[in-house]
Amino acid sequence: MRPVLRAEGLRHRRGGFALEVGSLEVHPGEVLAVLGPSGSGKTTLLRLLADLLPPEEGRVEGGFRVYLPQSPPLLRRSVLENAAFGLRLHGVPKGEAHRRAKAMLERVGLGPRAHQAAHTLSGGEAVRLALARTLLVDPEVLLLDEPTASLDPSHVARVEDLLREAAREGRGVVLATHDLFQARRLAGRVLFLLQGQVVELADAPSFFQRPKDPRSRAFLEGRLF
Ligand SMILES: Nc1ncnc2c1ncn2[C@@H]1O[C@H](COP(=O)(O)OP(=O)(O)OP(=O)(O)O)[C@@H](O)[C@H]1O
Repeated sequence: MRPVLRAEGLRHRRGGFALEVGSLEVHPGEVLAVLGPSGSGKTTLLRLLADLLPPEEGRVEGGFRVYLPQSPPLLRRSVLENAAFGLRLHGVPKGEAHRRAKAMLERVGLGPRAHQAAHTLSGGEAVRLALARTLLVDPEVLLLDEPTASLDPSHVARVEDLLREAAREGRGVVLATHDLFQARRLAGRVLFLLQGQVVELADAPSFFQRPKDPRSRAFLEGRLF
């Protein structure tokens, strides 16, 4: 199956930090969890994969990619206008954009909030709005930076359902997360980063049950910071 994203020989340096990723492919319908302690380079990798940072060496190829930062910026407008914003940027006429945005808001459970000011949404609702806005522009790859950090379990579950659905639609999902339970629930594969280096890129069950590298084991047991 043709990958939706391929990276080869990536290298990026910033100050004293260097990230190196040899070879990485993401396939349609796959959820790849990017794990690693704080400062290991997860955000840097996602931004490189989204073409938001230039690699010093190597290249990234793939379909239409959208990066969602941990706190996605929302316009000080209604929920509906925020949802429709990406479509409007792509030149979709207002009536059509609002019709499609309304349907997507229903899908993410925000239909009743369409005319509320976006900045009054709860954290979990704001993440679902950002996902709605993203899904409306139909990306082949979603690059998500800790989308459920600081959400309560019911909001986490709703966001995870949306991510599963996005993968079922054939999108590639790359998910940076500190939540190992979430990675177990969602991911088919895991990329484990430490100080900018890939320690393991493995099927999720193998990584969680039989990590090959002692550093992976230490990380999973909470002995690595
Ligand atoms: N703008 C910047 N200038 C210099 N160094 C930076 C910059 N942004 C990040 N770094 C450094 O790059 C390294 C990797 O940061 P990155 O944000 O990618 O890690 P992370 O794994 O996403 O961390 P966290 O889990 O805390 O979000 C860190 O050492 C960080 O201090």
